[in-house]
Amino acid sequence: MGGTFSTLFSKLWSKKEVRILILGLDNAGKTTLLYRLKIGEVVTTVPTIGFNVESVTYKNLNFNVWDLGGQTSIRPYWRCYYANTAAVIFVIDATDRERLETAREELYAMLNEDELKDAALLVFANKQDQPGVLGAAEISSALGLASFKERSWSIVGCSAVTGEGVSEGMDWLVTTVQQNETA
Ligand SMILES: Nc1nc2c(ncn2[C@@H]2O[C@H](COP(=O)(O)OP(=O)(O)OP(=O)(O)O)[C@@H](O)[C@H]2O)c(=O)[nH]1
Ligand SMILES: [Mg+2]
Repeated sequence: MGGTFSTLFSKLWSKKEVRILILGLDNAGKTTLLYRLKIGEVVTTVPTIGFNVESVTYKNLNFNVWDLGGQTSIRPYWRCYYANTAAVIFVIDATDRERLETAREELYAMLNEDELKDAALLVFANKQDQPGVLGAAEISSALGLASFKERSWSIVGCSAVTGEGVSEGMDWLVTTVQQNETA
């Protein structure tokens, strides 16, 4: 088989895993989100030094999900994981107004990397179960997401603890990654 058909065939029938990165500042809720996706439960976390990686099946798609530590001193290592990434889930602690600007800077630095130029972006405005939290629209304008013209992106308010909003975001991600894979 050659050409288009074999490419399409391998895309449709291969069991290859789609690589997803979960990034964001320390304490955003990345590890909590990873294990909600993996086991559907809230786990007790400690700050991640290094990474956690899990295979997650969602809507018949197999994801290889990498959750990287977000502390200042380990953010420089994020770039070691960028190659072949289909999508980035960027988690924001939407109660942490003081560090929104830092989160914005890290987001832009990450998106400027050539290896991520085709990656889809899902922003989770996390901790929506907390009082006084900023909503997805407020986080979106603080991050300037509307300026992203070329990239597939979405923002969803969620709580990794209660689970609200998580499937809405993941549904968008699955649809978007599938469209990009067959494009
Ligand atoms: N109320 C509330 N707390 C949350 C939520 N998600 C995470 N947390 C809490 O926030 C704290 C940090 O969560 P982690 O998942 O460890 O954060 P992280 O982004 O992995 O942090 P690093 O590993 O340091 O980068 C923990 O106490 C979580 O229980 C949420 O949706 N709501
Ligand atoms: Mg963590």
